[in-house]
Amino acid sequence: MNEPLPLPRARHEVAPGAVHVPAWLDGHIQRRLVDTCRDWARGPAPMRHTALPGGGVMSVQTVCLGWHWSPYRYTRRAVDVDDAPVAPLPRWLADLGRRAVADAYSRPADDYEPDTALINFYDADARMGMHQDKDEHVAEPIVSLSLGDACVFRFGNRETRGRPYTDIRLESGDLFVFGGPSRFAYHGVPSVFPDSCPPGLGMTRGRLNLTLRMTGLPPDAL
Ligand SMILES: O=C(O)CCC(=O)C(=O)O
Ligand SMILES: [Fe+2]
Repeated sequence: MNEPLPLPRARHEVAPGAVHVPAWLDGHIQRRLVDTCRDWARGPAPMRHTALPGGGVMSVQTVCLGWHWSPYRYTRRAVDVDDAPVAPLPRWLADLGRRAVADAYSRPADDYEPDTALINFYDADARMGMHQDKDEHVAEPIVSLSLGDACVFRFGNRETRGRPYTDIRLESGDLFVFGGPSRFAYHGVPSVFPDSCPPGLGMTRGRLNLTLRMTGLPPDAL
């Protein structure tokens, strides 16, 4: 008898170039990612609340791989933490990002080479205001993976922080890719649903989000 074919994952195009793929990561890879994020959070440059130029700090905590992001640039050292060299972005994570783009857009994505990952941790009170990801020097898609508690992800437009926008519930294991005409859309996380983390994940509270990006910076740039 033939093996049953895997069911194609549902894809929802929220806006042109912005695709939500629910339950894209299976439980095994989710657990592996949670464990690995815990290691990355310890450093060399530990996870921290990013300080903003206006004097505030972000409620979200972040650690970076490949390139370190601080407002509003990428550097090879964690210049606003402890100046440690940023940990490398592992090959398997870049490969996962390539598969994400291919699955979201149903096309090969061999040329998608993410060179940075931002790992965000949200406790129950953390939020991320509406913003554009625009510190990259190329307009390749952003790949976003969610783990742990569910959240409201607000996906807006390219012109303003306000309406029109679409609110989407992102659950543990979901993929969201935004590129093409949606690459510079405003987006944010207005709320996290406490205690919505699935059991068996190795985390009991909070939400992790990984975004994979192409900076467009030459590898030897400072
Ligand atoms: O947590 C999320 O889902 C979004 C994160 C984000 O927009 C960012 O890190 O720039
Ligand atoms: Fe963002």
